[in-house]
Amino acid sequence: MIRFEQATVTYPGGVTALDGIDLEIADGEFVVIVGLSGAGKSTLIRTVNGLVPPTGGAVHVGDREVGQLSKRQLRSLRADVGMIFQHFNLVNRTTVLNNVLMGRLNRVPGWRSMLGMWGAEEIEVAMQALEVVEIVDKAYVRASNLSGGQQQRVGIARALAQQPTVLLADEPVASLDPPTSHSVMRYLQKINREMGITTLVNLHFLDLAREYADRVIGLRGGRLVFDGPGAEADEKVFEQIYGRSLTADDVLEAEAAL
Ligand SMILES: Nc1ncnc2c1ncn2[C@@H]1O[C@H](COP(=O)(O)OP(=O)(O)OP(=O)(O)O)[C@@H](O)[C@H]1O
Repeated sequence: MIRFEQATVTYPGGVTALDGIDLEIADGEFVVIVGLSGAGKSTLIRTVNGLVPPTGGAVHVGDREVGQLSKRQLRSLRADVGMIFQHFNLVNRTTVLNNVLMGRLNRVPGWRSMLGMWGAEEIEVAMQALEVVEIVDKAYVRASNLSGGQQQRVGIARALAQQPTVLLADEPVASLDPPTSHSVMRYLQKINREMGITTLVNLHFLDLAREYADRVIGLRGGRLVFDGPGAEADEKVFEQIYGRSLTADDVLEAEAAL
């Protein structure tokens, strides 16, 4: 379980990105976090793997309190929490398989991975992760030769190769076209349902949030302003979360039609 208790993040410049968040996320939930740019979505998910420590209150992941961990415990937490990025963050000049193996870095001794001495077991885990996102046939292709959607699937496979208990996805479809966005969301949903991995996804588009989320969390100015089932997150709810009327930019299908 992930638990926020009055979690607050004030950055060194003085901006309060999270302001007293109380939230519990049960194991296996699929949660979509929505809010305008600057609402605190990235900050919220980054507190879960300790990339951003809370400056007030606490964030617990299982029995670990994120802000209180030693370096070694933080490494172990990050091994259990996979992350997927908007711009994929792949190493373009190497193969898909090598990129996915990077998900194993936290699980094998440093010297072996530095020498590229991956064992058969690691390669098997990486190949299985590629199978989940149906891209095994690209294992020996350079990452730079893939389309955006394929690169994001490799990003998902790299996170899966960690064998995480939690997946964080920060605007995973913001750089993709609508059909590819749906495909990536379906992979995330399938992974959540079939593997039981707790999944937190930051999204901007209301139609995607409504379609895929079991639960929607709305943030505004660092505060939690909505928490309910995806099906209940209608336009009215979004207008409350955003504090303004919706525009075509807020709906993937409307954007696609422009
Ligand atoms: N490293 C940082 N240092 C200082 N301020 C930051 C830092 N990161 C984020 N902020 C500020 O904190 C607030 C919340 O940012 P955050 O990135 O969490 O929001 P967001 O909802 O994810 O928006 P976006 O989608 O634009 O990233 C913003 O005002 C932002 O400018």
